Amino acid sequence: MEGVDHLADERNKAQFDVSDMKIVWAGSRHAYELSDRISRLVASDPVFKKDNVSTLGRKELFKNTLKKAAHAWKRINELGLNEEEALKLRTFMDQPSFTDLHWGMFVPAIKGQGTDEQQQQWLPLANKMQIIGCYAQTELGHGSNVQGLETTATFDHKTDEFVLNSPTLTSSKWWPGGLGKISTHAVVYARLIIDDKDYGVHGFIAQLRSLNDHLPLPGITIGDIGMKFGSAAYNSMDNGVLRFDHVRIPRNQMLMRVSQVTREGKYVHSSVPRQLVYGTMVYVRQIIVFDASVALSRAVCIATRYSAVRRQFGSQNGSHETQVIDYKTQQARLFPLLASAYAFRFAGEWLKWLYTDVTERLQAKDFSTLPEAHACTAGLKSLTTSVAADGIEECRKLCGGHGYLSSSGLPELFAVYIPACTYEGDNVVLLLQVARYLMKAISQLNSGNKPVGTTAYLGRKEQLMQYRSDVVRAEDWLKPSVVVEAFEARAARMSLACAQNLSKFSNPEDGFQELAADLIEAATAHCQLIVVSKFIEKLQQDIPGNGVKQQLQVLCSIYALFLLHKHIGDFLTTGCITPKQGSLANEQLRSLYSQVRPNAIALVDAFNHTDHYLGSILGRYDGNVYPKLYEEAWKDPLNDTVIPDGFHEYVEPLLKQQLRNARL
Ligand SMILES: CCCCCCCCCCCCCCC/C=C/C(=O)SCCNC(=O)CCNC(=O)[C@H](O)C(C)(C)COP(=O)(O)OP(=O)(O)OC[C@H]1O[C@@H](n2cnc3c(N)ncnc32)[C@H](O)[C@@H]1OP(=O)(O)O
Ligand SMILES: Cc1cc2nc3c(=O)[nH]c(=O)nc-3n(C[C@H](O)[C@H](O)[C@H](O)COP(=O)(O)OP(=O)(O)OC[C@H]3O[C@@H](n4cnc5c(N)ncnc54)[C@H](O)[C@@H]3O)c2cc1C
Repeated sequence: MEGVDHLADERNKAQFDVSDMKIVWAGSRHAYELSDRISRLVASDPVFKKDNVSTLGRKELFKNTLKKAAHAWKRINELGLNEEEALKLRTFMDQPSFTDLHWGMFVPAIKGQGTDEQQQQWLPLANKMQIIGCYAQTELGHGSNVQGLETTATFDHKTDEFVLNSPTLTSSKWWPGGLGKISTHAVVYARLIIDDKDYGVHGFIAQLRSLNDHLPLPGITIGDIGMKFGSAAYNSMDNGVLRFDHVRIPRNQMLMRVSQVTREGKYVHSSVPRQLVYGTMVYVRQIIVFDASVALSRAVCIATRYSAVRRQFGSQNGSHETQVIDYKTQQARLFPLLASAYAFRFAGEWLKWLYTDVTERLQAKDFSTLPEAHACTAGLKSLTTSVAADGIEECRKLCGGHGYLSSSGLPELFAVYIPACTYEGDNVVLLLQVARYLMKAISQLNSGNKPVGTTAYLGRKEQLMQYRSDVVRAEDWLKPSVVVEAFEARAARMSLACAQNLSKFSNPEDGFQELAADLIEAATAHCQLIVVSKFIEKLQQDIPGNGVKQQLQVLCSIYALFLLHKHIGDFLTTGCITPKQGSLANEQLRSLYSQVRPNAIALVDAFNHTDHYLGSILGRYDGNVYPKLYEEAWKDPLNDTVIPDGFHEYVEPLLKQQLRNARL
C-alpha cells in the first residue's frame, strides 16, 4: 500500500531517540544537516536517477556518468557549494567517475607533494576543472611493489626537461581511474634518472591530452583497460592504460616538495622524509575507512529492514508467520555487521583526527608520527574493507533469493565495493606493513624506546604476558576494561610470539617471509584492538540523547564479543581466557542480540540513507517491498515485448520441428 509505513510498529519499539542517534552517526549536528540537505537535493534531481544503470551497455553507462558528473559540477557552481558540500554531492551521486580521482587523488597529490609555486601554478586550474587529472602510479607489471615501477623520467641537461618513457610492456600504466578517456593531465610516478643514476620513484605532472581537441599528445598511447567485474558497478570509470614514447616535460613539473632537481641536474633531498611521496595513499586510505562504514551501513540497512518485512514459517492458527529478523541465526549474522558499521564509523572519525594531526605536525617539520599514521591507515583500511566486502555479501544472503535481484541494490553495491580490498594497497600487503611496524616496536623495547600511540600497550609487555582474565559471570564481559585487557593481551602475545620466532632466523627477511601468515594474524589482532578501543573511547565522551549511549554500549559490546567469539582460537591458545570464559562471552552475546532486536530498525534509520542513495526495493524506508518488487519486474527490457527477440529465429523452429516429428 502506497503511503503506508509498513515498518511503523518496528519504529515504535525503539528505546532511544533516533534523531539524536543520527547526529552521533553523522559526527555533529552540522555534518548531519549538511548530509541530509545534500542527499535530498540529489535524490530529487532527475538527472541523478540511477535505477536504470544496471541495464545500460558500457558506452551508454559511460556517457550517463559523464552527464551526471557534468551536472554535479554545474549544480555545485550554481548553488555555490563549498568543498565539504561538493564532496557530499558527488558521494550521493553514487556512480564512480573520473571526478573521484581528480578531487580524491590528483589534487591531493599536488597539494601534498608540490612546492608552494607548483601549487600556485596547478591548483587554480584543477580547482576550476580547467584541467582534469588522475593518479598514474600502478603499471601492468607492478602495483603493490611501488619501488619496482619501470616508467622512467630521465633528466636532459641540455633542454632542462625530463623525458618520460615506458621502456617495456610491463611499464605501461594500467588501472588509473579517469585516465582511459577523460583526464587531460596525470600525476605520473616514474623512476628519476640523472646521468644514468637511478634515484627511485618520484611524482611528475604530465599533460596527456590536448586542451583544444582532447586528442592524446604526441608520444602518448592511451585507452581504457576494458570491462570489470559486474554490469554497471565500477564500469562507469575509465580505468586506463598509458604509454610514453620519450615524452618531454619541463623540469618544474617534477613534484619537488620532497626532493628537487636543480637546473644543473643536481639531486637535492630536503629534510622531508622520502615516504611523503606515498602521502596521497595515506590520505585516501583514511577516507576509505570512513567509506567502509558507509558501504556496510547501506547493506545492513537493506538487510535489516527486509528481515523485518520478510516472514517465513511459524504461523499458528492463521496468525502471521515469523519475521525472519526474529530468528536467532539471522540476528547472529546481522547484528555483528550492524555493530561493525558503527565501530568503523568511530574508527574512521579517530583516523581522520590522526591524519589531521600528522598533517599539522608535518607542516611544523615534526615527522615523528608519520610511521604511526602509515601503520594505522594501512591496517584499518585493510581490516574495514575486508569486513565490509564480506559483510555486503552476507547481507545479500540474509535477504534470501530476493537479495540476488539487481533491484535489491546488493549485487551492485557488492560489485562496486569489492575492489576496495585491492586498490590503495592490497589488503594482505598492507597488513604486512602493520606487522613490520609491530616487529620494529617490539625490537626497540629493550633499547628503552617506549612505544607510543596505538602500540603503547606493548610497553606493558610483562604485565600483559602475566594477564589472566578474571571474568566469572557473563555480565563481566560488559566491562570495557575487561574487554580491552583481553584484546591487548591477545594482540601483544601474538606479536611477541612472532618476534620470538623471527629471532630464530639468521636473516630477518627470510624469517619475515616464512612467518608471513602468522604476522598478518598478529597485525589483524592489533587492528581489531584499535577499533574496539576507539569505540570504547567514543563512549567515554558526553553523548546526549535519550537512550542513545545505552544503544551504543550494546553495539560496542556486540562488536567486541563477536570478534572474541570468532577468534576464540587466538584467545584460548594465547592463554588470555579459559574455555569457560569464552562460553560466558557467547552467553552474553546472545543476550545482547535480544537487546538490539527492538531497536534494530531505528538503528539503521539513524544512518539517514535516502531511498535514492540505498537504491534498493528491499531496503525501502516504508517497507513496501512486495508491490514494488512486482512493479519493478515489469520494467525489465525483456518484458517490453511479450515474445522476446530471437524467439522466432531460434526457438520456434525447434518447437515446429518437434511438432513435425510428433505428426510423423
Ligand atoms: C563513489 C563516490 C565517492 C566520491 C568520494 C571521493 C573520495 C575519494 C576517495 C577515492 C576513492 C578511491 C578510488 C580508488 C582509486 C584507487 C587508487 C589506487 O589504487 S592508487 C595506487 C595505490 N597503490 C598502492 O597502494 C600500492 C601499495 N604499495 C605501497 O604502498 C608500498 O609500496 C608498500 C608500503 C607496500 C611498500 O613500499 P616500499 O617502498 O617497498 O616500502 P618498504 O617496505 O621498503 O618501506 C620503506 C619505509 O617506508 C614506510 N612506508 C611505506 N609506505 C609508507 C607510507 N605510505 N607512508 C609513510 N611511510 C611509509 C615503511 O613503513 C618503511 O618504514 P621503515 O621505518 O623503513 O620500516
Ligand atoms: C578498481 C581499481 C581502481 C584502481 N585505481 C587506480 C588508480 O587510480 N591509480 C593507480 O595507480 N592504481 C589504481 N589501481 C591499482 C591498485 O592500486 C593495485 O591493483 C593495487 O595496489 C594492488 O596491486 P597489484 O594489482 O599489483 O596486486 P599484486 O601485488 O600483484 O597482488 C596479487 C596477489 O599477490 C599478493 N602479494 C603481493 N605482494 C605480496 C607480498 N609482498 N607478500 C604477500 N603477498 C603478496 C597479494 O596479496 C595478492 O593476493 C586500481 C585498482 C583497481 C582494482
